[in-house]
Amino acid sequence: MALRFALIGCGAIGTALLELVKDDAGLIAAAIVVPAGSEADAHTVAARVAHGAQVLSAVPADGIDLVVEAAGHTAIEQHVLPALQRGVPAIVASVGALSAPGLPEQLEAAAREGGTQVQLIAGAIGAIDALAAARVGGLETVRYTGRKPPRAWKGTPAEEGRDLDALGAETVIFEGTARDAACLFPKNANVAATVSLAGLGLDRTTVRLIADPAVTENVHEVEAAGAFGRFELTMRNQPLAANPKTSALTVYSAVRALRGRVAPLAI
Ligand SMILES: NC(=O)C1=CN([C@@H]2O[C@H](COP(=O)(O)OP(=O)(O)OC[C@H]3O[C@@H](n4cnc5c(N)ncnc54)[C@H](O)[C@@H]3O)[C@@H](O)[C@H]2O)C=CC1
Ligand SMILES: O=C([O-])CC(=O)C(=O)O
Repeated sequence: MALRFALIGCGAIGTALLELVKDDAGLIAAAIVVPAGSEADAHTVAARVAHGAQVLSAVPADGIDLVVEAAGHTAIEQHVLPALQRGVPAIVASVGALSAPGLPEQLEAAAREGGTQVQLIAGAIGAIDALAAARVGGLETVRYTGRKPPRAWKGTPAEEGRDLDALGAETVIFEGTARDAACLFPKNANVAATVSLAGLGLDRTTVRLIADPAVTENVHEVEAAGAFGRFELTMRNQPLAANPKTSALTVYSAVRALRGRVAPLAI
């Protein structure tokens, strides 16, 4: 039997995800959950790549096997927690939402209540498996640097006191903990939260965010050291045309997680 999923959010990630899985026999996009006022756009997407998907303002109470969140931090409390409580598992892209004090515990409690599980995807970053495994042996330091073109920082605190269009050289726009990065840059620092949750935690992971006019990609670097040894990772991700803040790899990561739910052999 095919897995019926509800997609929360139908922006850059959601639309690209639906396009990629539209011919997957094992997956049915049963519902698209969007905020009031966004229904018309979601209907247009559904007509193109998700025939039969209902466009709704909440996850339906019945007939959904999995929710896939690709909306933003507010969607976790609004849609993911209630779904988990009802026993519906969830795949979450907005990992930075877990920087809100108490939310990780609420997610765990909701999943326990529903006898189910919430999966945080790796999204735009790699080596989360290695980092989480390294944690078992003990980690000493984890540093994350996120570097994006200036236009990717529009609409964020990076604009305070500077004209992003006029930047002539790389500029550090944030230096601090992963928790503060994820709170201050909810659409740009989910990776900081993911790296920290897999590794040393939100308060002990050092983060730098950089606006760099010399790059066209979203560049993510992780340096980790501990009992396992050390690694340095650099990802040079292509941004999505529909949203320069978001890397295409985030979509592929969500699709991988979704397909992994039905594949007889998952890697
Ligand atoms: N884990 C990772 O590596 C990454 C995670 N993300 C997360 O994914 C989110 C979505 O990214 P994009 O698709 O590029 O953004 P987008 O802005 O293109 O689309 C987001 C869509 O979700 C809808 N939305 C917002 N709040 C909602 C809610 N409470 N319920 C239902 N729908 C809601 C919006 O109307 C919009 O259509 C980001 O906000 C971010 O939190 C983004 C990039 C990387
Ligand atoms: O997609 C990316 O490159 C990373 C991103 O926006 C985030 O960490 O929130």
